[in-house]
Amino acid sequence: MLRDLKIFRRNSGKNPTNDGNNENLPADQTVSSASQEEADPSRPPFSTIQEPVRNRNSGSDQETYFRRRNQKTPSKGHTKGPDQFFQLRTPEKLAVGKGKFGWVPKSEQPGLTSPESRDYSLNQGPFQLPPPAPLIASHPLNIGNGYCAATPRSFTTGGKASSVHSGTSSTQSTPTKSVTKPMFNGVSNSRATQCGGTVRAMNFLVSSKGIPLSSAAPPVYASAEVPHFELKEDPSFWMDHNVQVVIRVRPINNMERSLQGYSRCIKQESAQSITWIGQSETRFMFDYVACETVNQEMLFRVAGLPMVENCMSGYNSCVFAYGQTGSGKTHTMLGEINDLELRPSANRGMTPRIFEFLFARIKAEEESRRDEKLQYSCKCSFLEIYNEQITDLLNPSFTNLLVALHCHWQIREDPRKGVYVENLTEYEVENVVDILQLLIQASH
Ligand SMILES: Nc1ncnc2c1ncn2[C@@H]1O[C@H](COP(=O)(O)OP(=O)(O)OP(=O)(O)O)[C@@H](O)[C@H]1O
Repeated sequence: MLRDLKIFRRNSGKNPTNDGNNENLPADQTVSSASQEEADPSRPPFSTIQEPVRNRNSGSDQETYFRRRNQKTPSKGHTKGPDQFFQLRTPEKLAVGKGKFGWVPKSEQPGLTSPESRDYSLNQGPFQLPPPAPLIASHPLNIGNGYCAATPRSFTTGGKASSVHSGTSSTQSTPTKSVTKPMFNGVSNSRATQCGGTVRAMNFLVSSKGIPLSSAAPPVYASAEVPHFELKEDPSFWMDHNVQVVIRVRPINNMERSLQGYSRCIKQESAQSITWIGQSETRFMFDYVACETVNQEMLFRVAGLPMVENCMSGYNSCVFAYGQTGSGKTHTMLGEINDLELRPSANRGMTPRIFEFLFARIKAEEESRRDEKLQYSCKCSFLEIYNEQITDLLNPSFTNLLVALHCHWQIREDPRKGVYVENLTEYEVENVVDILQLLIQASH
């Protein structure tokens, strides 16, 4: 996929987000501005942005613009989880080669027939809204994955009896660590287990408190149809809590279906909870649980858009994806990024959507404050933190692993700039295509 992306042109000057048809653009600039103004003044902004500097065009002391630093710190692990749980690995992963960051060209992904993998572009002009996400009948939910930054809300499970109990409602508090493993196969920490024809892929500990739900044996959730749960867009997503956890359930793939039919180990009951159907049922609560019928656009609106607004209000935003191999991290975070400029796919993921929206917001902000000659400067860097070593992925001298091992940079903290990595390569970026070009460059 990466090799095929010849369409990217740096600084083409064409902003794909400005034709008014893109669903990720702020529909009403006043709304966006309002949310910026409504930022809680009691929240001390991090020291990374809103630093007035001299206007680079006019040279006037009175004309300032805000220079924004982009201190993304994408990290990745080179190691995958243990491979003994073969059925958790998607066939795609075994069959095809991946880029440095595990991206697999769509054209090389056999067997996936979910609606997300369909080529919508045939019926789509540029920047059209994606077709409505159909209720998926043939792909029951199977594996949970999430882009998350914290432990889930407290959960409990009993012994033999099915139990569930919701504890603290804040993601900022760590749930109880005491664990009562269900009989036979318990949900283990960050470990997927295979038992009884169902795939278990929850990654969190469960605590020992619990209110029995039922003493009956847990049912096997094996329906072809899965319920759909709407996610509510909440503008205060990042305002109320510093950390939010979103779980996304991906559709079952062909291999899983052929191996285990529609058997699955989890069921969803709301847009905030998901239940592991084990020997003891265990319900997990999160800020959002996106069922498999939630599409990329909706996920962006729920989780990505508020992060951009958070940035525009002067705060740092960070998102990372966590989940076992094949659970959908790349799909969620990157998705289909072919032809972004001309025919953006409805299946493009969070990253392209976030930057489309960010640059649209910046443009709107600059236009609305033209009198002040406000200008934003966006710079992008791309680094890897692995084994406590930092590698500058945009450094031209980064040619092979040997070189990379010798390219170490220091993380420093500056009272004015905040946390930064010394000597990290930075590129000016003006649109989402610039960003993704660098992402691709860095991934080689
Ligand atoms: N929500 C989804 N809807 C449809 N297909 C999905 C969804 N999530 C993942 N997939 C598909 O599942 C397969 C595996 O997803 P993906 O490559 O994103 O996993 P990953 O977590 O990035 O794996 P790895 O850690 O091995 O790189 C891909 O073919 C992807 O298109």
